[in-house]
Amino acid sequence: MNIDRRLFQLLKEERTPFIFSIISGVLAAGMLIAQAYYLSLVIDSAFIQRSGMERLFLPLSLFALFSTLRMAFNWFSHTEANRGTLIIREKMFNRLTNTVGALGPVYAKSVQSGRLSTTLLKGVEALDAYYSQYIPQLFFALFTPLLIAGTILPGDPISGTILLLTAPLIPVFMILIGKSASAMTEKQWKTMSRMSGFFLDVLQGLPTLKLFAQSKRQHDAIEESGESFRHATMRVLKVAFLSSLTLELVGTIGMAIIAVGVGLRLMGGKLTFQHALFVLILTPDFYLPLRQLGTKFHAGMEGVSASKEIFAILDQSTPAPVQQAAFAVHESAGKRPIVFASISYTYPGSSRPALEGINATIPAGKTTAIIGPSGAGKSTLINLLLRFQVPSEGSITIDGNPIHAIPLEAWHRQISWVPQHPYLFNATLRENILLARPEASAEEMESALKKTGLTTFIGSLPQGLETMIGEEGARLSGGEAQRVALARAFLKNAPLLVLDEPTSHTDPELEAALRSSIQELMKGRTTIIIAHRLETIRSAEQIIVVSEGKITQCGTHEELIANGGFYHDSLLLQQDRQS
Ligand SMILES: Nc1ncnc2c1ncn2[C@@H]1O[C@H](COP(=O)(O)OP(=O)(O)OP(=O)(O)O)[C@@H](O)[C@H]1O
Repeated sequence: MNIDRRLFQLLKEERTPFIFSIISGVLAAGMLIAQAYYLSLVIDSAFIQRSGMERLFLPLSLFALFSTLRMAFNWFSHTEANRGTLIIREKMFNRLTNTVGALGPVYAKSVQSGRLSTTLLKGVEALDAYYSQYIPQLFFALFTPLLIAGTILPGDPISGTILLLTAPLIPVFMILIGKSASAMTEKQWKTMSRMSGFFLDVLQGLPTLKLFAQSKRQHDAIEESGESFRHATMRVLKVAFLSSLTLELVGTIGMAIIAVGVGLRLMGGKLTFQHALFVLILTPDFYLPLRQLGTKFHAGMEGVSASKEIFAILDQSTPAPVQQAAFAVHESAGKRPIVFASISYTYPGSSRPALEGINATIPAGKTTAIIGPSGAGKSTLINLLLRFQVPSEGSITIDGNPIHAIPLEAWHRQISWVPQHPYLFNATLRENILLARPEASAEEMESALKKTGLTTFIGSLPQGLETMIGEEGARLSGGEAQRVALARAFLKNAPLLVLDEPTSHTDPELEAALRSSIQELMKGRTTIIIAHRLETIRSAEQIIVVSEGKITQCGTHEELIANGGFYHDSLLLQQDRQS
């Protein structure tokens, strides 16, 4: 009956509002019976008994009272169901974002972002109909018909028996239709999330696609994907319409049989008018919750399908949270060397290790340049240090203590990270820079802007620091974005500095300005830099050469030049290019 075990578990955790909702719903059904009784009594007294107003006053007042109570109970029932659903939605959303956060940027990069955001937003939203409508209706469809049949049965056993015999047909049909409908809804949901992922991918890669004259082909692919989503939706809708038609039919036939039977017995004098009317008023309300269950079953099914993708994310194993700092990291960071011991790392699903047997010591307060050909494993090494990934083997220690024993936030507070393509949010320049340290003073901000050469640029903007910079910093040049990232690092003022040197700025003036900012930033910090430029490499106190996941050379510039190999060759290449 569309009851997912794990969704039901969540319901059990937050059961109070749902219990209130179901109790109120059942009380509303009780009020409905009383309302039907007094309505039949009023009509009987007024039109058959022809009683005066004074005898109608009490039943009319009671009818009005029960009608009001019924509305109040129904309102409370809906409110409680919605309250419970909001709690579950919030809980689910938090669990999901925490899991995606704990899985880190490497996981987020490995899945289609459109698909992930559809699951995070639309998937959680799809749970709404499941909890706020389908689950309460499941209970109403059980209790309300039982209550009504139990009321009718003693006074009119024939109608009561017909009700009890026809009612189970509705859930039986629902189960039969529901089986194929649930497979179709699942397919529809998968098609939609695949389409979202694909659409976002195409949108982000639009300039590339245009340049390769592939936009028409992708346009056709989007159209095809939209068409297959339309087909999947139409199939689901067809089944939903078919099932409501079947349920309506069973309900209508049941009501017709009862109406004919009641009419015959009324004419034969075996039933009083009031009782016949009472049964006829209640009969549609007997079938109503069962028919509504059919509609809500389809609404809830989307939530069940979405929950499969939600639980697939929640089931990913995340690194165990560290409860307490094993040592005072702030005292060691920047003052003690960082030691990589027998580090290996293999990406999930990959057969070849990206890093293997890495042993290196990063001296404190000095600069270590990491160089190597593309795909050598430089970024992976940095990602392990930033704890975006956990080594498959080996350990990274500082002052003899594994960095993985430090709570993640405490570790990240010790590091300033300037990636090659810094991420800038669609917010103001001020907000983007303050991200590094929201509590920074105006003077500290001023100094960070000065050190990164941003003061003149910001002065030229009509709105200065309050300028919105667009999605992914769309309104900034690559060099300006790099300066914003450096300004963040100056503000953060962390003892460890991790840099991925930009390769794309060919303007020598800008390059010199950026380098002087970077050098200022490096002063007195333990710096690890993925270096590409000769000058940066040469000025480093230690150079580590990585190739095919292993460290092939390590030493100072002079030592490596003397040894020959990759370092010597690549250096010659750069010198050739520059001459
Ligand atoms: N998410 C991933 N899943 C599987 N393999 C990956 C993933 N990221 C990187 N790799 C592989 O791991 C190896 C090391 O990649 P890494 O990005 O660390 O190299 P790199 O030296 O930083 O290269 P570049 O200088 O081009 O950025 C490469 O063979 C790469 O194909």
